[in-house]
Amino acid sequence: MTATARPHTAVLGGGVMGEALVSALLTAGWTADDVDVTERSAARAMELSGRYGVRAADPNRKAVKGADLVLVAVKPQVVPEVLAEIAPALRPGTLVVSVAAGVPVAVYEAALPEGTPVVRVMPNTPALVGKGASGIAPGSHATDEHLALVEEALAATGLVVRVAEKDLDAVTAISGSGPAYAFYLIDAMAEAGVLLGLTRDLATRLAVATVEGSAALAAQTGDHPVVLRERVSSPGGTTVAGVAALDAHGVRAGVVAAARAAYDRSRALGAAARPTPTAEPGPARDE
Ligand SMILES: NC(=O)C1=CN([C@@H]2O[C@H](COP(=O)(O)OP(=O)(O)OC[C@H]3O[C@@H](n4cnc5c(N)ncnc54)[C@H](O)[C@@H]3O)[C@@H](O)[C@H]2O)C=CC1
Ligand SMILES: O=C(O)[C@@H]1CCC=N1
Repeated sequence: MTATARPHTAVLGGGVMGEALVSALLTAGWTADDVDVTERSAARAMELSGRYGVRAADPNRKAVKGADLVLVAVKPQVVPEVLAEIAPALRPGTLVVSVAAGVPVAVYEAALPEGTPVVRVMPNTPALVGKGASGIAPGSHATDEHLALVEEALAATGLVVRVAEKDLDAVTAISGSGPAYAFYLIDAMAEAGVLLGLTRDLATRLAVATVEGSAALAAQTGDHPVVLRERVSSPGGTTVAGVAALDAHGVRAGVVAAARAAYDRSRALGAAARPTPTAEPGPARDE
């Protein structure tokens, strides 16, 4: 039986998320020969090619020349310069997928050759262990087949949901940035355990297992979080006392404020990436 051919793929930017994407592609059936990574840092490029066997020596423009799929994984502030660099070298029909927070599809479509299919993805770092959550949204030239290819590329990362582009800033605020809120909670719980006399190692293991187990229980039962919380809360017991203290300290309001701040920041990053009205869109391709 022959393996299904995968589109040749260039991952631009091999940082935290670029590496997660490379790892996911290789798990999803791409071979190391199918994947090029580009990196501004030569040391990081060597690290990635050593770890995954992928080619990581080419500049962005050279890497996209032979690619059917381009994954943009540089910081939002770097996206405009990378698009200007690759636009002349993109082959017609190459799908451009970006994980950059906030940067709207319109920015890619204005900078890339007319008709280039674009899909935006908002993943998160638990993708590294196959427990991620990603929202994906199509640009105006992306078809159902393009979305299906993105789903195939992300198959090893965890949950992948199709959303409208207008919802991606909210997805960023909840699941994109969300792991940091969960780690914040784990850290706070562990610290509290130390305060109450547990060793740090034990307190951390208990906090991690508790958050992991609670997420698994919510996912497997599908029960509302309030119902699950009620089941922990014996009348007059310890949990209601603890939850009342969370309320008194405004923790729920803090979570909402955190998500709102992340949402606003995502929108600001997007606004900063938009070209000035005088900029010339629609570059020609290299011949
Ligand atoms: N880290 C996360 O949890 C998530 C990140 N993202 C998005 O992923 C993108 C990358 O973020 P991270 O991986 O966290 O950042 P990072 O800083 O770890 O990685 C960015 C990488 O791009 C490289 N780079 C910079 N300029 C370059 C260029 N011109 N060509 C090629 N490589 C270049 C840097 O050397 C660096 O290794 C961002 O746009 C971010 O919004 C999206 C969802 C989650
Ligand atoms: O903090 C950031 O900007 C990126 C996007 C979502 C998670 N990390």
